[in-house]
Amino acid sequence: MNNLLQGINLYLVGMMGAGKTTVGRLLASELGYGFVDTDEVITASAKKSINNIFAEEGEAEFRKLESDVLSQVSAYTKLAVATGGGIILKRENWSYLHHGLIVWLDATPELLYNRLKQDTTRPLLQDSNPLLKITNILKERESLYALADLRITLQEGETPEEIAKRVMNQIPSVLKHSDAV
Ligand SMILES: Nc1ncnc2c1ncn2[C@@H]1O[C@H](COP(=O)(O)OP(=O)(O)OP(=O)(O)O)[C@@H](O)[C@H]1O
Ligand SMILES: O=C(O)C1=C[C@@H](O)[C@@H](O)[C@H](O)C1
Ligand SMILES: [Mg+2]
Repeated sequence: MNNLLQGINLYLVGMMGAGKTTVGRLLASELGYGFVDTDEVITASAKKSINNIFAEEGEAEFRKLESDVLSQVSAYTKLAVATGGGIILKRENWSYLHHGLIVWLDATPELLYNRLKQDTTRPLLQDSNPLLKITNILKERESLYALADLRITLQEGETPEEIAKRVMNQIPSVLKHSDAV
């Protein structure tokens, strides 16, 4: 195991399409950590897609499942956790996130839109104007994402590997426990 985080979990937060799942897998491998994606745990256990959970049970039920999964995941150590984009919405979730190091992958609405414009798997973006929807959701959530320990502002054209490397390089500057450096 890479000793950088001394076993504490790394939580990736950010908007849909920011690359939490993609970059999270790479970070897990760099850190010698396990990888968990809360969206994947929810869909595997519900045996339904996120679209179907939203359509059949509603967003509130999805958020409840998401909190349950986060509370279970946070009982483990040595994990890189890709969260769902809305995990920051509930106050109770922050008590779990704060057990680890929280990294915000911050991207502009245009970058997110370009990545997701062909994608039909994000129910909140099934809208006649997805770019405006992304812009509005980001506005509502920005102050919550900003509570993360580390903000990584994504550059257009940057590869997932480059982003993971940037996260690894910046972790020492924000470690909570000085004895963990
Ligand atoms: N650095 C990158 N450059 C180009 N494409 C990327 C990059 N990172 C991720 N992608 C692509 O963007 C899309 C969204 O990425 P990903 O699923 O990792 O986002 P996410 O933050 O996990 O989104 P969600 O919150 O919806 O789960 C995927 O198709 C992925 O392959
Ligand atoms: O930003 C959001 O609210 C979401 C992001 C995805 O990760 C999924 O959790 C779901 O599509 C909702
Ligand atoms: Mg994801």
